Amino acid sequence: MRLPGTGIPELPGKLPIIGHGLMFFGDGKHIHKTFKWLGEEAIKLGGVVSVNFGPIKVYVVADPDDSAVVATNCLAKGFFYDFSNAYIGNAILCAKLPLWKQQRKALNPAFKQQILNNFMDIFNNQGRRLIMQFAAHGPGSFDHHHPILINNLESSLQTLAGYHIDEIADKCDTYVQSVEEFLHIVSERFSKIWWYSDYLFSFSDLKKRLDKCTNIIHSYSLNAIKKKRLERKFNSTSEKDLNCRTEETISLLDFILDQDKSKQFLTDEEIREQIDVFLIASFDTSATALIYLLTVVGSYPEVQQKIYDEILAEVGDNKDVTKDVLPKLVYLEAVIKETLRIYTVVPAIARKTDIDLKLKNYTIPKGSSISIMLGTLHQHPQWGPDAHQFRPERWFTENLNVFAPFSMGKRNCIGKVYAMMSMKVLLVHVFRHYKVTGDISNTEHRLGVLLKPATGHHIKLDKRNKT
Ligand code: HEM
Repeated sequence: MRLPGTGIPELPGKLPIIGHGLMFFGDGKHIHKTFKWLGEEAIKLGGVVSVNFGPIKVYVVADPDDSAVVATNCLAKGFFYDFSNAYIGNAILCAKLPLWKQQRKALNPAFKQQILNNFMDIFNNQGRRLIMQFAAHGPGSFDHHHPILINNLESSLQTLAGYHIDEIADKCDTYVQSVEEFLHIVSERFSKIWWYSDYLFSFSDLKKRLDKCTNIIHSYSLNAIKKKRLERKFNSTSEKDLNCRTEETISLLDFILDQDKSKQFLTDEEIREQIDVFLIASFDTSATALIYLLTVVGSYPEVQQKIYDEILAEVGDNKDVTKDVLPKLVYLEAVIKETLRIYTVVPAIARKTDIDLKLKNYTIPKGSSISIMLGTLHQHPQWGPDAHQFRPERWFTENLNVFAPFSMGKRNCIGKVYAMMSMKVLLVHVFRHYKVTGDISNTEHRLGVLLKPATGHHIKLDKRNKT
């Protein structure tokens, strides 16, 4: 059926009042399958299809060119992000437009290469820690989900919130559980349209659970801010300019406090929101990508051999990874990209348009909500007949212009260089220490806010004999 006025096809099966809401009712596995199907339908129907989540109409865009147009022209976030409003609503990920522009301008310099390079020691230490965290599981196969999540959170708490590893080692479990609960509740609200009403939601058990887990999440960032403010008061060296600092690591929190030093316009609560967003946006995404990567590489011994050979040639068998060597790890980079292509950790994002938006076949009316299907773009026929196959070699031969695991346009992922650096360093340590065996073939997926393996991910590690 075509919508009057726009000509945009509407997904069949729409019911009065609830629209297509029932289609999204179910567990994460069901939501994953529905989203996959939705993206495929959009491609079949000319790149765009309209779906009704109760009263809210969303235009689902899966054509690569159209997606780039949406990402470039629509910088405001869609309704889905409002579910996090009370908790992180004013921070960069969810912020409304004028505020977001100021924040992005102020925070972009914190992700310059020069600043990111100062995290290399932490990334290397975390690589060595992961070897130990894996070793604690003993021989045989185990689910590597938990140690990788913990290790990535430790990295983020150091680089972004300015903690020292001794302050957080063995204290990350509660945070990980709270973030899992937070994301679970946000996706519950998305899939059950009666929870769209803030009023109804405020009486629910979910709301009580949300308050509880967000209090825990907040405590880590508030404590980091309190600690940093005290440190800065009593330690004059940490009051120096960013440019004058040499020895210590400059965390994102240091950067924000330095910027705010002269103006003093940010309250602890405002800084807290930013740190919360950066912690949540960084550790779970990168960890999930690594979890998929180890299983998939463990299923392809010839790919693993090439990674290993490259590591030995470029880094050696026990040196730390330096910033200069990172660009030389080209095969490892292709493997990371191929993993993010097939297992797109953030498979869909949502925007709003404040203009009538002209796409290839249709015009989306001003004021509409739009979802870009990043996961579908990565399986688009443009990738060729082997689009569903894991083949890192494609990154050396093909012109691949529909790749957007970190989104596209000005509101893309601010942490994408950080993510690539931290993942590369960690993987060098793992692959040169262990031979990994896995089996990706029967993996089922679930979709909450992120795509995750539904069945857990079991790998087996054999220590390499270094000669
Ligand atoms: C494999 C790892 C990662 C993936 C796949 C990923 C993916 C994404 C995507 C798709 C977006 C756009 C979200 C949207 O429009 O709703 C995004 C935004 C964002 N990401 Fe990442 N990300 C990763 C790692 C990181 C890291 C390491 C950090 C921080 C150090 C980070 C911080 C952020 C922030 C703050 C935003 C919001 C940017 C804005 O609105 O201006 N991400 N990320």
